[in-house]
Amino acid sequence: MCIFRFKLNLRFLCFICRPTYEQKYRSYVGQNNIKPNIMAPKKICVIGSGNWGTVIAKIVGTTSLNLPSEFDPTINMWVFEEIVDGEKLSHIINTRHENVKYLKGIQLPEKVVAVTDVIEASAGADILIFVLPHQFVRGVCEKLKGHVKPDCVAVTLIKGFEVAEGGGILLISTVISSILNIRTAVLMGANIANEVALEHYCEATIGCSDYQLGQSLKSVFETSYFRIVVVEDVLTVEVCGALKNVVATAAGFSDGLGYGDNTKAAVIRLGLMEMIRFCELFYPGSKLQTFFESCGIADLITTCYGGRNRKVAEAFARTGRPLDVLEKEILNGQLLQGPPTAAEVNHMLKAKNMEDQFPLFTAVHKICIGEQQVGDLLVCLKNHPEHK
Ligand SMILES: NC(=O)c1ccc[n+]([C@@H]2O[C@H](COP(=O)([O-])OP(=O)(O)OC[C@H]3O[C@@H](n4cnc5c(N)ncnc54)[C@H](O)[C@@H]3O)[C@@H](O)[C@H]2O)c1
Ligand SMILES: O=P(O)(O)OC[C@H](O)CO
Repeated sequence: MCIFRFKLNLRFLCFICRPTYEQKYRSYVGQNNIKPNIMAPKKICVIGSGNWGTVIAKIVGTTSLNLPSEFDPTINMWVFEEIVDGEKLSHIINTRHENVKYLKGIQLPEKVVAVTDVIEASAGADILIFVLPHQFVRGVCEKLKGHVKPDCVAVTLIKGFEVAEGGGILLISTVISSILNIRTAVLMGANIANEVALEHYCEATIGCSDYQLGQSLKSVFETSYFRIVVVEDVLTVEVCGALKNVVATAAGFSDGLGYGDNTKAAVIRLGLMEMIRFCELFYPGSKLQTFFESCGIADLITTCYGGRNRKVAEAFARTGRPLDVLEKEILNGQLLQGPPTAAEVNHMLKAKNMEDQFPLFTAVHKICIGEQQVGDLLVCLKNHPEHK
């Protein structure tokens, strides 16, 4: 009994006196005789602090804590500054360690530091994690141009495209790597941010053409509840992430029109067929196998049931009120990626005279911009070329 008590007290004492992260890091460096300028720990910067951005900062703030020899003790998170209840969001994050606007109720590791100047946030970074709404990525990259280390690696978690001159579209990874002249990998998956924040089990896919680099990146993101598979088929991973938001918008329309799970399953199936065809046509070499990773079918399912695009599209179909008004009312500053992505996809399909080969993608865009009625979605499903 006495020994048991002694052990308990000892445990309690150890818990109270446990070293801080900084102390652990310094002691590790000391014991292993690591000279910082010879084996400098890698610096990670998260560019974005929305709903998913904040969750990712929490994850890398934890994984890097467990690998003190490999990572710098601080993770900078770039915050697009705003005032929340009279206080700067960056100040709230740095004092309360909570992003009260975009991820309420979730505690962030103290090593995650909010920085409002993107150049300062990313100074000296070895790994730049891009996770912001796709509308803003070019502007942020233009600011960073000339300020990132040449051997820095980017990972984009952003779902969407950019319209290119001449009728085409660009992948977000291409925008990042061409402006900053750095290697860019992608991470996509069935990852509704609020669920990942609660550490509910889920999976993700890293697309990286360099195996070794892919494995290193996996160690940055992977936890026991966030398991990652690395594949080399980078383009398909990224395209799946972007296109699933268009299908999710259709799923929301279907829900708002009052249809049930069978109709939604048809939306998911026909949407998936269009995603596969889109990759075959525009990204030759893309592998069907990649659609069976988390970035493919799994993300399509989760987003068509639990995502923000589905939710706002449902309200739109039910009420007939404008999408942008509903987005503001329902999402409190978070942003939809489905309607702009449908417009980007349509920009290319229209230029190539291929709208009729992708009727679901086309219908979503036309409904979003008011060229078609939401009920026309059913006409599109019933007459889809997949039935011929
Ligand atoms: N939220 C999710 O569940 C989730 C999951 C996986 C992937 N994603 C993807 O991650 C990306 C980022 O999503 P999110 O959920 O972190 O963002 P979000 O939808 O929460 O977007 C809000 C963010 O945009 C910022 N912002 C607003 N105006 C800006 C401007 N002018 N310039 C720069 N930033 C501005 C806000 O400060 C805020 O940080 C998206 O492409 C999304 O599709 C999201
Ligand atoms: O909430 P959505 O619709 O932006 O989707 C969130 C994620 O992309 C799901 O993986």
